[in-house]
Amino acid sequence: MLKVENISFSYTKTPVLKAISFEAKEGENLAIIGESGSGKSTLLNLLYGEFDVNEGSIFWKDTEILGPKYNLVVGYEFMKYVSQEFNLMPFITVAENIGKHLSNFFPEEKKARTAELLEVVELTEFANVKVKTLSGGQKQRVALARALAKEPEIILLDEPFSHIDNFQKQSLRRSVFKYLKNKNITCIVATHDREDVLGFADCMIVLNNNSIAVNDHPEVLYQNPKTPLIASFFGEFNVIKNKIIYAHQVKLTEKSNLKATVIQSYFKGHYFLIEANLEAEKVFFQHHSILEKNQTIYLKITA
Ligand SMILES: Nc1ncnc2c1ncn2[C@@H]1O[C@H](COP(=O)(O)OP(=O)(O)OP(=O)(O)O)[C@@H](O)[C@H]1O
Repeated sequence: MLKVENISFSYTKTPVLKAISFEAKEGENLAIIGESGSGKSTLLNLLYGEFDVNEGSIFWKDTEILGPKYNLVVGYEFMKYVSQEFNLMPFITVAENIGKHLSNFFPEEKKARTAELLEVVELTEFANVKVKTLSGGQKQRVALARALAKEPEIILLDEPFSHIDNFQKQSLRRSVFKYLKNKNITCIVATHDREDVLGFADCMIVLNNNSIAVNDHPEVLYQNPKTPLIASFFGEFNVIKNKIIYAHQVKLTEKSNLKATVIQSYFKGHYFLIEANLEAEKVFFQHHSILEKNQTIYLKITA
């Protein structure tokens, strides 16, 4: 189990993280979300032992994760970190990068393991291509595979699919997270993307104001978002009569006490997002067709 107890950290005088505590069980997928600058990457760096905490402690099982003050070499065998900088070796091939830390004593096993990982990150046809010629997204996938090569007990992922195009993202995400679950590898993933969380994360931490605002199952947070920050992670929402209401929970109706005027319709694929004025407040809702500008409408809340 990963046990983070009451850690605090600052780069300068201003604290970045204050009194952070949480746990992650073996094989669990824990997502860390929060606005840009909220400290997600800093937290991952602390978990990895890249920096020394000012206060508190971090344990993986019985090993305390210590920073550079106590360790000549940063990092631990059982933990891998895929940061935003991939730190790959540009002049050797994709397969060589992945196999770099695998033993040469067992060439057949090394070959099979490399092939397995190439499949997980959907890069099989790039096995013999030099890394320097790859795109950003392809490099990100090599970095993921390399981190998995020696099968860590815990992996830290910072925006793991940020460079990957939408076309590949969905299947790659399923492939990587399924692999981690099957191997019972604990995964801590920092992300902006709700698609990295929904359907994959067992728990979700929201960082805000240097602290953990909430730590719960994504379903629980989705069903009952306590703050606009949490709701905004899941999608378009409104605050109507002091309640957070998602855009899909607002519907058109014949007559109601929620009288609004249409401002704009945005094509969103299988629906239109309608922007309207409701008692001088903006309201957003989903509708199957475009609505005429300035049209008077009545709304109901279906939540
Ligand atoms: N090396 C550093 N030295 C000083 N301050 C830093 C350093 N790295 C980050 N910070 C500051 O710490 C805060 C948290 O940064 P961090 O990168 O952890 O946030 P984040 O949530 O990962 O952001 P993003 O989502 O944009 O990647 C920010 O205010 C940032 O300016």
